[in-house]
Amino acid sequence: MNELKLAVLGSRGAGKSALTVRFLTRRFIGEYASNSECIYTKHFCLDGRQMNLEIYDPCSQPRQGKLSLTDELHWADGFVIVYDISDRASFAFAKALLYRIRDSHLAACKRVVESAVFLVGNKQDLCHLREVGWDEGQKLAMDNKCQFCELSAAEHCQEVITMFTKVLRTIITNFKLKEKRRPSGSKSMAKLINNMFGKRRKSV
Ligand SMILES: Nc1nc2c(ncn2[C@@H]2O[C@H](COP(=O)(O)OP(=O)(O)OP(=O)(O)O)[C@@H](O)[C@H]2O)c(=O)[nH]1
Repeated sequence: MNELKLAVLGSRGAGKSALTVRFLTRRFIGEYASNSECIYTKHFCLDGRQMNLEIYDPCSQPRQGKLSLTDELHWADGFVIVYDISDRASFAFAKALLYRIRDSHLAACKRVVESAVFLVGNKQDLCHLREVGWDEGQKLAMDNKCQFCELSAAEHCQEVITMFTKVLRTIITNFKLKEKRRPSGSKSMAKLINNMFGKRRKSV
């Protein structure tokens, strides 16, 4: 059984809860409690594998001040970073979140998990009030090596499901890559013995 942990981050009102609830229940409710943080759990099957998924939906984070994110960075296997296309300040906040995640990956040399981040421009139905261009979102995602889409939690059920599914698949791929890169104990010991004694025998 795979345990996957996903954090949905972004500024106040960007639509973190709307996206999460849409994915988990297929429904758009309209108003969501914003004063409490939630960890939703869901048991589901992806590509024939059973998964236990936890999604962290925090209450609003401060727009000012230093972003710590230390707990989230330790906890999560992947991130959905949400901004509202009709709110430029939310885009600036999403940018700061991406930089913080990138810096922590660079510090830990965690190259394989870098791409388990999805940047989402939400509220595409409000494009008449648009303050952030599609190309700006796309460029920010490319600069930070993450996936990107614009959608509307209010109107696009299938797009929301597809976005979450993509980021979960990326997490699973990263798990597999990590497994491959870590040699098994007996194999690496055999290699070590072979290197030592093999070389010695040659020199006699
Ligand atoms: N028009 C439109 N409104 C949306 C969309 N997604 C969310 N909203 C609305 O935006 C408001 C904020 O949505 P939430 O999901 O509570 O946002 P949040 O990021 O969880 O907000 P906090 O919990 O305060 O951090 C609500 O009134 C939602 O109905 C969308 O795609 N289109």
